[in-house]
Amino acid sequence: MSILLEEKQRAFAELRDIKANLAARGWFPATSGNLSIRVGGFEPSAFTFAITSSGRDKSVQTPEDFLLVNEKGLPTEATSLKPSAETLIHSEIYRLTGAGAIFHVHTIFNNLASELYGERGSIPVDGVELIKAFNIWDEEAQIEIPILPNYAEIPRIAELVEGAIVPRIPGIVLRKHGIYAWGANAFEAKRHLEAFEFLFEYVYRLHVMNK
Ligand SMILES: CSC[C@@H](O)[C@@H](O)C(=O)COP(=O)(O)O
Ligand SMILES: [Zn+2]
Repeated sequence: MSILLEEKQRAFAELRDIKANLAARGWFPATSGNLSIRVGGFEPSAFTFAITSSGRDKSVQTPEDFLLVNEKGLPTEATSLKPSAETLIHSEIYRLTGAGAIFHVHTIFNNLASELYGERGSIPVDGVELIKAFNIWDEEAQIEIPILPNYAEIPRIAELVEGAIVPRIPGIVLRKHGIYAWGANAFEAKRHLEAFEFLFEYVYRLHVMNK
């Protein structure tokens, strides 16, 4: 078996598991969300990743759930499947960060937090222990999670990603849309995603509590 085929099968299997796990939490309402894992080698100008197909019910598992695309977001193999409508955002994050996995979900709390701090352009989080999930170990660390506008045209969003990425924060929020969280591999991207979602709920509830 070729190395790429082996890697593809491993990536699809990992995506299947993470998809089932996040679906069980209700993190893919109404077919929203998309997931990707990089396969094979990586150069900022040439890479391949496995990504969810567009518009599918991500709470069910089918043989049509994933496909391989290149750094331009184009399928690398003959297929009738359409890559996620948001593939270009994944490409841009891979190009800029060298990440190994990117997970995108829409939740009530990431939408609320993004709207609460939409005008500020970032969501501040102050001294919460779970910031350590991002490998930030300072006592009472303060972080700002970047927010981008939710333009209808994905290329318009993709071109803003470079200016929005904060090196120590492995995520970007689209306003009233959802979070993209990434990591060196699927394990790390999931840990980051869970930490972000915990922090969004904390930020929102703290705001309500202090009102
Ligand atoms: C059905 S609403 C969600 C979509 O507009 C989009 O934001 C999304 O996350 C899923 O798109 P997809 O093309 O299935 O990857
Ligand atoms: Zn989305």
